[in-house]
Amino acid sequence: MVASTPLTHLYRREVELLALLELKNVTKYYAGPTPALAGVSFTVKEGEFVSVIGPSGAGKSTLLRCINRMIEVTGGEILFGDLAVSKLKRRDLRKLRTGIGMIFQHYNLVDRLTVIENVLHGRLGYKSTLAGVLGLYSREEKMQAFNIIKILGLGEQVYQRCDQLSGGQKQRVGIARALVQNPKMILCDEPIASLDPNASKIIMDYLKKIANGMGITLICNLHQVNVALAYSDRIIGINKGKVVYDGPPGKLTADLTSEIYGTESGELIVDWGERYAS
Ligand SMILES: Nc1ncnc2c1ncn2[C@@H]1O[C@H](COP(=O)(O)OP(=O)(O)OP(=O)(O)O)[C@@H](O)[C@H]1O
Repeated sequence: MVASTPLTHLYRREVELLALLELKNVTKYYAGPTPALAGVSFTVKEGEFVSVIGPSGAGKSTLLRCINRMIEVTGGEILFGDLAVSKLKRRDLRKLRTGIGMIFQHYNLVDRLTVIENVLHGRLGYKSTLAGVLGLYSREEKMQAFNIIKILGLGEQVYQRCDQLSGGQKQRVGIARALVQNPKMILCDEPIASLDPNASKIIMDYLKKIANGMGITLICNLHQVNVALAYSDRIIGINKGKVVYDGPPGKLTADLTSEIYGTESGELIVDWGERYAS
């Protein structure tokens, strides 16, 4: 028998960490004959920062909504850890949803509630309906929420109502709410589409730290190619429901970008010189 050395231990861990999410030939039809997703397959590793880019209507939001089963796939298979997403019954669906945080373009906060109340909503998936309705959170949950809010630079806004916050601050509340779930993965649907460049940079910097520092997998739908180039470990380009690029930012050329964006590529402004800036 071979003795277990620290090195083999590390290696095994790396092997174990390989795949968190796997899509196998996923298709999605809404009404009508044209698929929103047409045979999408890829695998995402733990801690990977993946950006999904593509023109309007390419299927980016549909893809995210299929992954956490906000909508049903028409065909194919999605595996998240040991869960077969499309076959989950109610109890395991809850397990899936607590394991996957969501960040939205329009934040999806309850504006009249405070920052801490909104952030604690991230714990609802772990609670009975009654405890959730009564807003019963443990001391540990409140401490964790406070700590995350502080890490996201909102220590002074903890008791402020969310309708008094800037867009960038609201999105940081959205990130905090996703983090208190202790998710394995966070899906971000256009997280910076409503923000100015300064706030966008702050949000993207936090997202990068969450993926590469905390080991939480991030899949991020983005409209801005430059941002995807600067922040992602990997870019998936989709057009008309099909994956037309899947690789590192460094290999995404202007020609490949035109292929992803098709007829919309003429409207793209990409500063290729800034691809490694962050
Ligand atoms: N609920 C729905 N019912 C019917 N068709 C839909 C629905 N949601 C999306 N679609 C269609 O599916 C296709 C993919 O849409 P989706 O919103 O996933 O694209 P997207 O890449 O996220 O676009 P955008 O960047 O504009 O948000 C589009 O043709 C869209 O019209």
